[in-house]
Amino acid sequence: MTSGFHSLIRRFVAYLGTLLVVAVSALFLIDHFVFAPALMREEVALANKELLRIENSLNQNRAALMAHVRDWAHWDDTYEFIQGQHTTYADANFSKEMFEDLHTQLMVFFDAEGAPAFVAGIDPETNAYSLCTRAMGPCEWAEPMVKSVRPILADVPDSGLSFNLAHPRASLAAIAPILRTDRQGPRKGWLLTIRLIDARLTNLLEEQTGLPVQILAQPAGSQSDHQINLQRSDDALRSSHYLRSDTPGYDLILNTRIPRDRFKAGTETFRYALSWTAALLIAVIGLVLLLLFTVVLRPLSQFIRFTSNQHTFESTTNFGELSRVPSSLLIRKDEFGKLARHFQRMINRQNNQAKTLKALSMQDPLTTLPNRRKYDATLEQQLAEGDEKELSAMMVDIDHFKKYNDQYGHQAGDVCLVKVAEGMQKSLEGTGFLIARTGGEEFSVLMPNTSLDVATRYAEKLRKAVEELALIHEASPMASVVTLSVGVTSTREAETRSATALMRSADKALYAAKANGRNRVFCYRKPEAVV
Ligand SMILES: Nc1nc2c(ncn2[C@@H]2O[C@H](COP(=O)(O)OP(=O)(O)OP(=O)(O)O)[C@@H](O)[C@H]2O)c(=O)[nH]1
Repeated sequence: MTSGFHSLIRRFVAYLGTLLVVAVSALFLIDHFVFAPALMREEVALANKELLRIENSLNQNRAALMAHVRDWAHWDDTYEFIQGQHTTYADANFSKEMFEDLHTQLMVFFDAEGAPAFVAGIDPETNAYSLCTRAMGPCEWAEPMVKSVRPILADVPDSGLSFNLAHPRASLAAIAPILRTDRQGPRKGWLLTIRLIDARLTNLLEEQTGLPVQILAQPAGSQSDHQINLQRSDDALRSSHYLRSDTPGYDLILNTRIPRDRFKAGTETFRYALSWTAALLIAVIGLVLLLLFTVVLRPLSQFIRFTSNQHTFESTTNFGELSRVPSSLLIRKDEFGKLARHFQRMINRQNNQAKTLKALSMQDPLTTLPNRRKYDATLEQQLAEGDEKELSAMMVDIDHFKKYNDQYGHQAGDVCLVKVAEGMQKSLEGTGFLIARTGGEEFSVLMPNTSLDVATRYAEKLRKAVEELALIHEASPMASVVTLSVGVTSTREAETRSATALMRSADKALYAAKANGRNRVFCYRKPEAVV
């Protein structure tokens, strides 16, 4: 038997199992090292794009503020107002509603020296509208913003300048020099407008971009490298991004939250494909093993079982006659079928040879009569068949055969033996008795289902038949022809119902025939009654 790893099925299971593990591991590695990182890179790119989109939207709002400031600063009325010539300008143009409508918090008119000449706006803390000639008194809340802008006034180009402010509040600022409508100078001052980056503006940005927006001012340096900063959770990507601010020491940070739907859908699709691939692989490998088992291994083990049984059969029977290959193998149309048929042809040939050998081993080559081996086997078989049946046997010996050999030579002796055998066969023809040559010039006859009386009559017939052959035996001291002495007995007369006892009794009878002058039949009866 094949065992352990040498078994084909175990080897195939091991190989295919390894293949499965390698394939599934490869898929997982691809997922982990190729697919997921690619999706994450795509996510980072998306986060960058979205942040940029929000920033662009903010910039557009700042550009709108800039356009508004430019309109006001390049207006002849403003030009006159900053020079103190337009006395109704303030009353005509400023009101709390105007600031609310324009979404602006503060407007500051600087004179030609850069000093705040007029301040108007809504205090973000108190929501109180104030209008002053300086950033003092009720307009003191505007002072930090005014202070942070003053140093850059001289650098503002005619087209104006807009920027982000991070202190004291996150806001958009736009500043333009005050010129005539035809853009002719000289500059008579600057107009600054501030719009807070408050809930209203972030709501607007959210509407414009479709993403949640949060813009915070914080002391510079808290976000070290001003790079995009990402934080992943299961369903969202929190991204933050530094926004340029013109307030020294402060930064503006833009935060948003991007849903990870695409990433999740991508991973789920890939994992779904992965699970199906793994399941398919397992199914294919299972099918391969099943096919392998049914198509190859099962007939193979059937063959192995058959051949190992042959070995047992061969060793327990004479001459190695083999049984037929199972018909389930013989009828196959594949290679196993071919092999089985070749095998069967070899078995047939061997069985024929075995039969011939067996026959030869049971036959006397000179007379072609069955030999002692055959006689003994048949006797044992007959005895084993039933206790009831009477079985008789005779032992036949050619009288003075040594003298025949001496007289006519050994070859003539052989011819004589053949003729005697033929004569005996002829005389017992049709009886079904077994006539065997059981010694040199000794024969035995087995007579199943025959009583001693009947057997004795056949013995006499046989003796007479050989005598009547008239085979000249000049050296015989008691006849001119070849004669026989015969001892007969039966199982009823033998000591026990056994081959040894039966033949011993027959031998005794033969001895008696010889002792009483030869050329006669004697039978053995119990108890020692020799007649
Ligand atoms: N030609 C020939 N002779 C054989 C063969 N087998 C045995 N013999 C001879 O048969 C003779 C048997 O001799 P014995 O046992 O003395 O018996 P016998 O001469 O027949 O004397 P009795 O049996 O007492 O009458 C021997 O000479 C053997 O050599 C054989 O196959 N061929």
